[in-house]
Amino acid sequence: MTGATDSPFHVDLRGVVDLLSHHLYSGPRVYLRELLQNSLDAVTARAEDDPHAPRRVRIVPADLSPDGCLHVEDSGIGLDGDGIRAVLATIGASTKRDALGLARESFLGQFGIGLLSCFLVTDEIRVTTRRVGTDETWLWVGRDDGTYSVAPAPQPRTEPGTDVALRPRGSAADLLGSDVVERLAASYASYLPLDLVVETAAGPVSAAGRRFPWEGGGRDAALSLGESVVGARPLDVVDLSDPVSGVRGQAFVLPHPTGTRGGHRLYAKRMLVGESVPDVLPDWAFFVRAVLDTERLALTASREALADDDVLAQTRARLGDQLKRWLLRMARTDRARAQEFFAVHHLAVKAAATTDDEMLEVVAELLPWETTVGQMTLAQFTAIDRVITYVDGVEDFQQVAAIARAEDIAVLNAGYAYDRTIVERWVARTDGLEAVRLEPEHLADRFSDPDPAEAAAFAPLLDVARQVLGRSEVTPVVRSFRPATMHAVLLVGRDAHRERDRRDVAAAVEDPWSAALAEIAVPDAVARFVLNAEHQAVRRLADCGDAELQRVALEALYAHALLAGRHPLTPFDSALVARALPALIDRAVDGGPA
Ligand SMILES: Nc1ncnc2c1ncn2[C@@H]1O[C@H](COP(=O)(O)OP(=O)(O)OP(=O)(O)O)[C@@H](O)[C@H]1O
Repeated sequence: MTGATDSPFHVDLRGVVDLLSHHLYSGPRVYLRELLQNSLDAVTARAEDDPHAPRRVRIVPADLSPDGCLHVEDSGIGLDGDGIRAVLATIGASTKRDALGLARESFLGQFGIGLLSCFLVTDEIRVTTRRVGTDETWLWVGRDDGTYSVAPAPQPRTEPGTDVALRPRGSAADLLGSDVVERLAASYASYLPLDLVVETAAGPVSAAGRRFPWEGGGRDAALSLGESVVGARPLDVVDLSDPVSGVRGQAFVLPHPTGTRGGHRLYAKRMLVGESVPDVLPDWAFFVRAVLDTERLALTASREALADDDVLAQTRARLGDQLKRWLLRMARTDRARAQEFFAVHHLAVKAAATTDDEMLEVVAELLPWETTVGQMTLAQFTAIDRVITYVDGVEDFQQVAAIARAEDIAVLNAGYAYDRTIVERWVARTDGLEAVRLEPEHLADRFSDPDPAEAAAFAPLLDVARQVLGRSEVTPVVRSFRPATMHAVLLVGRDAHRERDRRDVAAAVEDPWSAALAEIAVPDAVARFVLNAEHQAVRRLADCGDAELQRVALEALYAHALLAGRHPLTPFDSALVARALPALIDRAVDGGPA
């Protein structure tokens, strides 16, 4: 090999400046945040040597300043001539890293590029600065073509500190004007430990120095912050803190349902990062919006998002634990509030439980389910019976509820969104549990058969029932079941429902479609009209020997069973329902039609 020499890359400065200033940030308004952050860091650096030094920052919007430039002026540590050349004239250089190149905790900045964001709103940045302990004032002028100049300032500063002046680029005049500047300062800087004033047409306005509600503000302060974030009074406030990442804050429980996973308002070292920052809480925590301040979580270079690292993942998990503990504690100690919470958020909580194991536990322990033995949680239900018998349709539950209650069969209504998945996941995670889906028509299998003598007595009635239901594909049977006050029940399973629909369609369409539909008949589709052998009137009907009375009564019982079970009506059913009641009335009034 011949000796090749290493050469540095050539850098197209205009391209780099353009990239860093125009493409790193989501929008031009960040210029003010970067300037405020530099002022805060400069004030902090000065305070390290002189704790009593002023912490003043003054913003003069462009439309209110005599020279037409926006000014951000601070009483910070300032720069001397060497400092200017070392940091302002070198892209990526920063005084805020230690000897090892690591970001120093007391400062917000670290990358050495923030000032370039000013090129989003101006063509030229003018920095007039005087270092503490020196009496020289320097003027540095940086331009967006990647050139700069540095010289003694024509107007020396009387005090140490720095003034940054931006002349608005035509299209950015509004962004440097008083309306926007006042608003931006309030949103970025409200909680900064600064003596910050913004000049307005009505005089100077103080824009920083506020305390977060969790710094001794009490519940009312928290609720009103929550209200401003959520847009309505939150259901509750949950304190969050994670000493490892220096996160403190509060989560506000939304008073309305939400299907979206919104982000959270995040501050870093009290400076606003964003109004809707994702990933700081687990995905399932969509029922809260949080306001958080972090000391140590790493931000991306744009400072608008969190760096996606292990520290963030661990912090998210620990904050998630705190939310879950709140949920559990509330459910155990404050039933009324828990009910209010689940009334609003049950769907979202269930959705989360279909993928998140911990939310699954929360749901199993806290969410009340409808069962035939009363309202209870999944955990309570499985404490009664290790086999979860459930129906997975709300209509199915209506069909079986009265009978299951009377027969003392514990059946869970898993007919709403996500229920079945939750039951299956809960069973899969818990040793010794089993889940059995109850098809309503199989409920008849659990009823007892009448004894042979009784069966014989019911045979003629069953013959009439078969004639009545002839074209409906519903099979009449006689069983003994409770409640004994129930004459009859129609039990239709899912397959049978489909089969009934199919037959309807087949009856309505021309061949060869009806032949094709007949081909796909569901083999085990069963719908059973179960007459209750325990019921006195049914017994008397079986014994009466009057086939016409039996027909009229059976049609009425079938119509009643259809309506009581809220079954969808086929054309056959509708016709039967339409004639059953008048026929019964005729029969009652004059013993039968004329
Ligand atoms: N108001 C100021 N007072 C004193 N020094 C300043 C001021 N503004 C900027 N500087 C100096 O200029 C350097 C570069 O500033 P710049 O905003 O570009 O980057 P940074 O703040 O160091 O890091 P980041 O890119 O993370 O913001 C700073 O490290 C600091 O030394």
